[in-house]
Amino acid sequence: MKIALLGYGKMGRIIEQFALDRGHEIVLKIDENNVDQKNSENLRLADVAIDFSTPHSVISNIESCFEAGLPLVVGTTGWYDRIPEMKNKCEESNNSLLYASNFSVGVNVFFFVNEVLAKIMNRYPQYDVLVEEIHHTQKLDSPSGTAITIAEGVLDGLDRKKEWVNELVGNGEEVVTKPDQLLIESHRIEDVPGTHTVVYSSEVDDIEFKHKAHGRAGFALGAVLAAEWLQGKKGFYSVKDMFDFNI
Ligand SMILES: NC(=O)C1=CN([C@@H]2O[C@H](COP(=O)(O)OP(=O)(O)OC[C@H]3O[C@@H](n4cnc5c(N)ncnc54)[C@H](O)[C@@H]3O)[C@@H](O)[C@H]2O)C=CC1
Ligand SMILES: O=C(O)C1=N[C@H](C(=O)O)C[C@H](O)C1
Repeated sequence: MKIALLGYGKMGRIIEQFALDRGHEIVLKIDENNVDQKNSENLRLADVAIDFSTPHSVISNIESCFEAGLPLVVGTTGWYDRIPEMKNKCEESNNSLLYASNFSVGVNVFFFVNEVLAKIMNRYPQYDVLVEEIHHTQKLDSPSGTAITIAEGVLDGLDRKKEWVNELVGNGEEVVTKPDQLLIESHRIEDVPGTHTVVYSSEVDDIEFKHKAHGRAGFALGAVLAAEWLQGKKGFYSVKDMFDFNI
């Protein structure tokens, strides 16, 4: 495949390596210094675009790919309030987009088991629950996209929680949660690629369910596999459509 990389930072560079290893070609690289080259003529040189840019630029990148008729894989987080609108635009214009808050196999297994665990915990009201995420200090969005997906999984399964709220620890604002609110606690620590934990706590014990990324390789390989999976498909997909964990 011929790939256009939208965003050529920490993730874009690792994705390039995995794509080349798998026999693909990079035909366009866009970052904040050459956004003027992101036009339909250049985008149409590619078979697929992979966006790991910024919450601020991702919507414009999606719209440029739709205009060019270019299938798009989106790993960028921090835009999920616009999903319904982008889904409509994608379907109306007969385009294809696949997005994921996290492309790693391990996290997607985690998402599945997290939903099962939340349903089990309906039977045990003595446990409260919180989601904790830790990322590097350059991260622009909080909570992480992965933590939002995890929180949505808990809210889907656990009847006593109705909405999530976020506290960015250390920014001076402590959040007081109501019993039906699920706290997502965000921590920013130098060089941490991504750690997510769901903690159920009772008076007598804690249950901790944790995923810890050792680096960015799992995210990057997953994004290239998603671009391969998207070839020949039309419509708006999430990474859930790629995996089948049903047992
Ligand atoms: N879904 C997943 O599996 C993962 C998602 N991410 C997400 O990917 C995004 C990027 O992460 P990193 O690579 O760590 O960030 P980074 O800050 O290292 O790279 C961002 C890149 O976007 C570029 N950029 C800025 N404005 C742009 C524009 N208008 N058009 C195109 N590119 C533009 C910057 O120049 C830079 O090259 C973040 O939203 C992060 O949360 C990160 C890791 C895994
Ligand atoms: O910004 C990052 O680095 C990451 N972002 C994604 C997120 O917001 O969940 C995925 C991963 O945790 C790394």
